[in-house]
Amino acid sequence: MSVEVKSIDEVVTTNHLLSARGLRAGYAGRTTDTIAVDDVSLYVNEGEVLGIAGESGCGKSTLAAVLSLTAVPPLHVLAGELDVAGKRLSFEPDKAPPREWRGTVVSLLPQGAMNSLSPTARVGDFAVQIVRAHEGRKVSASDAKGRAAERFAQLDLPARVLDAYPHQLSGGMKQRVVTVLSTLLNPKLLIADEPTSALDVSSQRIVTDLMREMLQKQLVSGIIFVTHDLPVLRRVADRVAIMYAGQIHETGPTEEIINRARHPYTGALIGSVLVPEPQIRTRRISGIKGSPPDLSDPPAGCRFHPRCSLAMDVCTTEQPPIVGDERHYATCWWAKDHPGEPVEAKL
Ligand SMILES: Nc1ncnc2c1ncn2[C@@H]1O[C@H](COP(=O)(O)OP(=O)(O)OP(=O)(O)O)[C@@H](O)[C@H]1O
Repeated sequence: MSVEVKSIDEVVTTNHLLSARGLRAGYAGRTTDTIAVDDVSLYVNEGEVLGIAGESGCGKSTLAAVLSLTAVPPLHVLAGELDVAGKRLSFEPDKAPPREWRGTVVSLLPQGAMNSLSPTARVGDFAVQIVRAHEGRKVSASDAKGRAAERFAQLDLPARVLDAYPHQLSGGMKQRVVTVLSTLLNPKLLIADEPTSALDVSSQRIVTDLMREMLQKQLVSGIIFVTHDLPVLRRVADRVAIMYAGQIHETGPTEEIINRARHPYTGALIGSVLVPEPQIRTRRISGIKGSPPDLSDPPAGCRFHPRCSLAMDVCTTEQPPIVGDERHYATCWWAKDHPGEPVEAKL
């Protein structure tokens, strides 16, 4: 028996806070281009955190740059459409996306942001830079600092931090500061790229709690949280998209993805990193053989097939179908032939 195969239009509709369809972006090389985001579609609902997970080099940061409209050469966005907060954008080669969306419609909290704070500027000065970069010098420094103080108060951060230099703050506090400052222009969607990867476990928890609080207080309407750390995603994300070799292979509610994965890559990823958790300690560690492909020359068919223990002949030549529904879907030949069956038992 096989399940009904869906088209991407059926599983990523436009009635969400964000719908991204057919995103394609690559790094221009001397001889070949590296297409690091290849036909990616996803959605984020109002009030939720969407986690994006995958191994290093699978295109997560590139996708974050595309979605936040911050791609700069050699990265080029070649195609795709974004519907976000009622606005539509079609990407075209050589056409820059609207600058005025940056920080207001979508805001990026880049990887390593807390370490890029200038050591000679106070936190309040960063707030002034952020507001003036968008609204110009007509905004007085005290007005900009006032806005930051108000935002800090809303999230219970001490106002005195605005007068501090970065070196006077702990790593956890620096990350909270850059997180809060990334919402200063009232963006609808915050895209946070590895916001907890340099932090100890207790600081990670403070930052993930802060993100949930920003949503609950409606300071942002949705968050995309990019990480390779699945235990962190399990705590913060409502839904998860699993990325491999520039493509999304499975999307679904977090607990369902962890307990009833449908794509062999998801199953292997979860098996290799989540085993120490008591709830699923009984699972065997599967690990994932081999390494992700070179994105300048990816394998035909399903890109995971060279590493997949369930691969069939069709996987080596044909693009996998989308199976499932808008809530939980995977692109996989095995999933098509095994409707409703979690992949874990087969790995
Ligand atoms: N400036 C660049 N020029 C050329 N290729 C790049 C550049 N930056 C990234 N890439 C390539 O694009 C692909 C995706 O990289 P990306 O940084 O988006 O992955 P990632 O999943 O975020 O990895 P990590 O978790 O290590 O940050 C990789 O193959 C990488 O080598």
